[in-house]
Amino acid sequence: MAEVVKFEDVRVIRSGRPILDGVNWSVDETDRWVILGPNGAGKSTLLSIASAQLHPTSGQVTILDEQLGRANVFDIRPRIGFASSAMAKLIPEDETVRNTVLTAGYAVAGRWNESYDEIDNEQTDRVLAEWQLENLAERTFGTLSDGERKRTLIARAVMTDPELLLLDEPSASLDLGARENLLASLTDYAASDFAPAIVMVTHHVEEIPVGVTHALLIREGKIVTAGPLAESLTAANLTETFGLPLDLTYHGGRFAARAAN
Ligand SMILES: Nc1ncnc2c1ncn2[C@@H]1O[C@H](COP(=O)(O)OP(=O)(O)OP(=O)(O)O)[C@@H](O)[C@H]1O
Repeated sequence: MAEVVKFEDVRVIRSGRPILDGVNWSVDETDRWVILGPNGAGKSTLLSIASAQLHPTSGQVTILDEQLGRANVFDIRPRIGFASSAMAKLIPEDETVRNTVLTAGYAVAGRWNESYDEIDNEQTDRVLAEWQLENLAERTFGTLSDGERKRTLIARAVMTDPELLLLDEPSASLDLGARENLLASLTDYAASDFAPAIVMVTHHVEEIPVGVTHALLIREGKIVTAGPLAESLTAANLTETFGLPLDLTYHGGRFAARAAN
């Protein structure tokens, strides 16, 4: 198995305070990770580094065999798919769903005068079908519901066949039906032999799709636990991470958590 992400003693200091501290973490190419932690724990910062958008203050980070700080980040970034609410803000409201996905090949948001090959159009059709967006292909991004936007952003993120897929809260703010549909799509995608390594951030264990293999729990910039799901996602570790007694249940590959009585 090849390592696609490796953090060694990573530290990020902001306003004189460590927001990531002593982080050691590695992701293999067949892994599907979930990152869980309370607000402000450092989850988005972790993803910013893994997507080669941010350099740590100290420590060493290797992404897709390239060391941050030595390699050209513009060579690394196109190999990573990243779907986040920050990305959503960059998509013009009048961009169609089709063009939102298609333009991923040029890493631009907003179609202008780029020329695309037939192969790009075929790949777009394939990805739109895979993420059940065919019927929305000509709709503009600004008219989509939250769930449709999330789906479109994930389709855009996988359009370039990335070697690493990062998803920042893919099912946050979705209604129950939209959440369950999206989780089912993520489960299908993650089960494919062709899917890349996946890392997704979430606030809720209920939003962990079936098929996730590993969990990283983080609190105040420090890893509480990181490893195979069965060992790391326990009531005791969740309790430590969120700072209150929690019960955890597992049924049919899915988790639920609530305050312990
Ligand atoms: N530029 C900055 N200057 C000062 N503090 C910062 C800066 N950027 C991030 N932080 C702080 O770092 C901490 C971690 O932020 P981060 O966004 O990574 O957390 P998170 O776990 O993703 O939170 P959330 O779940 O609320 O999205 C927060 O306390 C945040 O306020």
